[in-house]
Amino acid sequence: MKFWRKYHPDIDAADPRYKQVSLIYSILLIMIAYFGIIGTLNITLFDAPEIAFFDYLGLTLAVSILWFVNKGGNFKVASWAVIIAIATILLAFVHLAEGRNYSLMWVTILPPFAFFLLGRRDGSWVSAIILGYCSWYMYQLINQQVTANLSLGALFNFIEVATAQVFLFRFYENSRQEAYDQLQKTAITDPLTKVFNRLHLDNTLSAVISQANRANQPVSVLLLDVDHFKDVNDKYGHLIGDKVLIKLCDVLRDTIRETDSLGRWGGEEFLVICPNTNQQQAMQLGQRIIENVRAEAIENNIHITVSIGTATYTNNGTDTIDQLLLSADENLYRAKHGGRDQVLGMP
Ligand SMILES: Nc1nc2c(ncn2[C@@H]2O[C@H](COP(=O)(O)OP(=O)(O)OP(=O)(O)O)[C@@H](O)[C@H]2O)c(=O)[nH]1
Repeated sequence: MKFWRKYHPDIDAADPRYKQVSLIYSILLIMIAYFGIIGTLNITLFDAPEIAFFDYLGLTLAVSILWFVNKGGNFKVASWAVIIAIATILLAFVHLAEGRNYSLMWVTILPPFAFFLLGRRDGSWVSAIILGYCSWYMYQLINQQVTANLSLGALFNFIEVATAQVFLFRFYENSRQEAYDQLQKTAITDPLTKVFNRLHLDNTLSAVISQANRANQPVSVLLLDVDHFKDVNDKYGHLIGDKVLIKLCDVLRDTIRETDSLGRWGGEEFLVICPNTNQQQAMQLGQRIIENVRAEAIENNIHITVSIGTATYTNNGTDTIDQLLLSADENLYRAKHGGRDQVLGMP
C-alpha cells in the first residue's frame, strides 16, 4: 500500500486522481532526497554554498508542499506549486551556471513533469515559456560573449530537442487522454444500447440521493420492462430483438430530461433516475414514455409496449436506496399483472 493512502484514505486505485496524487508524492520525495543530498555535497565537497542555497530552497519548498497535501490541500494547487518550485530552481540554476552547457540539459526535465501534472494545455505553455526563456537567455550570453562554454550550434540543437520534446509530450498526452476517456466511457456503458450500465446506475443513484439529502429534494426512479419481449425474440429472432432494445433507448432518451439518467438494469429492464422529481411528476413522465413507445414503430413495423413502476425518495429519514428500488419493482410487478402497458406508482 502506498504510504500516502493514510493521509487520503478516500482516494483508491479506481479514483481518477490516484495516479496524479502518486506522481505528486513521488516527485516531492525525489525532490527532498535530491536537494538534501546535492545541497550537502555542494557545501562539504564542492565548496559551492551559493548553489547549495538553491538546493536547500528546493528542499524547503518540497517539504512545505508535502505538508500542504498531507493536510488535505487541493491537488491542483499542489501540482502548480510543484511545477513552480521546479521551474524556479531550474531558472536559478541556469542563471548561476553562467552559460555552462550542462545547465541547459537540466531544463529538459521540466516538460514531463509539467505535462503529467498540469495536463496537455497548461503543460504546453508552461514548458514553452520556460524552455523559450532559457534559450533566449543563453542566446544573450553567447551574443555578449559572456560564455565560452556554449556554442551557437549547441544552443540551436538544444532548441530543436526542446521543441521536439514539447510536441512529443503533447502528442503523448493527447493519446493518453483519449484512451483514458474511451476506457472511462466503456466502463459505464451498456455495449448493446449505449445507455449506462448497472454499475453506473448504482453509483449515480447513490450520488443523486446524497445530493437530494443535502438539498432536501425528492428523487424518483422509473423501472421499465418491455411487455412480452420473449414473443418479439421468438417471432423475429434475437438480432431484431436487439434492434428493438436499441430503438427503445432512443425513444427513452428523447423523452426524458437531460438531468435524468437512463441505464439498463438487466435484460429488457431499464431504469430512469430523475433528480428533483416528485411522485406526481414521475407518473407524468412514465405516462409520456408509455405513449411515446406505443406510438413508435420500432423495427420493421414492430410495435411494443412497456410497463413501468415508479417510486419516490423523499428524505423523510426512513427511506433507503434498497427500499426505493424495491418499491419501484413492486409497482412494476403490479403494472405487469394489472394488464401491462401502464405506469403505476405508490398505491
Ligand atoms: N434480443 C435480446 N433479448 C433479450 C436481451 N436480454 C434479455 N432478452 C430476452 O428478453 C426476454 C424476457 O422474457 P420474459 O422475462 O419472459 O419477459 P417478457 O416476455 O417480456 O414478458 P413480460 O415481462 O411478462 O411482459 C427473454 O426472452 C430474454 O431472452 C437482449 O439483450 N437482447
